[in-house]
Amino acid sequence: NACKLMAKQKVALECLSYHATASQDQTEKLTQDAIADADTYNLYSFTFTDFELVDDDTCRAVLRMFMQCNLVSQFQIPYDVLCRWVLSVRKNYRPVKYHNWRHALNVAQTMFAMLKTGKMERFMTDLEILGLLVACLCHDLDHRGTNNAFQTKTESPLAILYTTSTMEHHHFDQCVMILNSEGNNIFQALSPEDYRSVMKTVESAILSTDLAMYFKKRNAFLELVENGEFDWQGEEKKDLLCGMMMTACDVSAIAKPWEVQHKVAKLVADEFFDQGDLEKLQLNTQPVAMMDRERKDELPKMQVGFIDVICLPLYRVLCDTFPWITPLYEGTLENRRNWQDLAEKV
Ligand SMILES: CCCOc1ccc(S(=O)(=O)N2CCN(C)CC2)cc1-c1nc(CC)cc(=O)[nH]1
Repeated sequence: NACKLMAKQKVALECLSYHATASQDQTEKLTQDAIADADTYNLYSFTFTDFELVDDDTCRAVLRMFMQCNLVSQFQIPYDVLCRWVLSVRKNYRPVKYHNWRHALNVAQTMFAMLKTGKMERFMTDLEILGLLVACLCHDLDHRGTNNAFQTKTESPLAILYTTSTMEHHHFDQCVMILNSEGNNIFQALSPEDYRSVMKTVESAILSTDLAMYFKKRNAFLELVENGEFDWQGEEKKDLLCGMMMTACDVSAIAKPWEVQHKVAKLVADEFFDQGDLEKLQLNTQPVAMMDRERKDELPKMQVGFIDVICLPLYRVLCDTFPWITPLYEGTLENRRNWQDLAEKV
C-alpha cells in the first residue's frame, strides 16, 4: 500500500544518502588536519586560482574560509560535522570538465573575496554570509555537464521533476539531501527560525544561478541602484543583491588573469562540445554554435559576446555601488581585449 511504498522510498533515500556522504575515516583525517592560514591559499584575492591545490587542500581552504568568517563558533557547527559536510559536498560533484568541485570552490572563494576584500559583508548578516558560502559550494551539485535545455530535449527525469531552472532545482535538492544525511547537518545548532531563514537564502541563491533568472533580476536590481538604493535591507532587496552576487561569483573566471581565464574557457568549451556531440549522436540535431566543436574558431567572438551581454553590465553596476570589487570589472575588461585580439586573428 502507499504507506509501505513511502517507507521503502525513505529507506532507499537514507541508503542513497549514506553512500552519497563522506566516509568516517576520511572525515577523521580532515578533522585532524592542520589548516594553513588564508594567505597561504590566497583566499582574499580576486586572482585566486585552484590550479596548484591538491584535492585535500581544496577542503582545507573551505574550512579556512568558514573560520575566517567566524561561522564555526558563531553557529556552533561541530568541527567534525563541518569536515564531513565539506567532504560530502565534494563527493557529490561529478568529474565533468567544468561544472565540477573545483568550479564550486572557485565560486565560493570569489564570494569570500567579495565579502571580505570587497567589503560587502557589511550589508550582510552572519546568517546570510553562512547561507551564501553554503550556496556557492552547493550551487552546481551533481551537474552532469549538460544544461537545462538538454534536460528538456532529452526528457530527462530531472526535466519531468522541474520544468523551469531544472538543474538549479536539482542542485538545491542535492544540497538538502546532504544536510539531511547523518552527521552532515552543519545547521543543526540553529534555532528553527534561523534554520528556515538560512535555507531560504540558500535556495534563492542557488536558483538565482540560472542565467535565465539573472536577466529577470538584473533589471529590478538596476532600478534600485538608479534610485540610489544604499542600505539593501529588507527581504526583496537583499534577495536581489544576493542573486546578483551569485551570478558575479559564478562567472568570475572571466575576470581572472589571462592564462587562468584561457585555461578555464577551454574547460567550459570542452564540456559544451561534449554536450554538442551528445545532441548530434543522441538527438540527431545540430547543436547551437557554442556547443558545436566544428565552430570552435568562433569561440573568441562568443567570449566577447558573453562579456558584453552578461559579465561587464553586471560587474559595472555592482562596482558602482560596491567600488572595492572593481578588480572584477577591470579583470573582465582586460580579458575582453585579449579575446577581441584572438577574434580578429581568425
Ligand atoms: C568558452 C566556450 C564558449 O562559452 C560561451 C559561449 C557563449 C556564451 S553566451 O553569453 O553567448 N550565451 C550564454 C547564455 N546561453 C543561453 C547562450 C550563450 C557564453 C559562454 C560562456 N559561458 C560561461 C558560463 C558557463 C563561461 C564562459 O567562459 N563562456
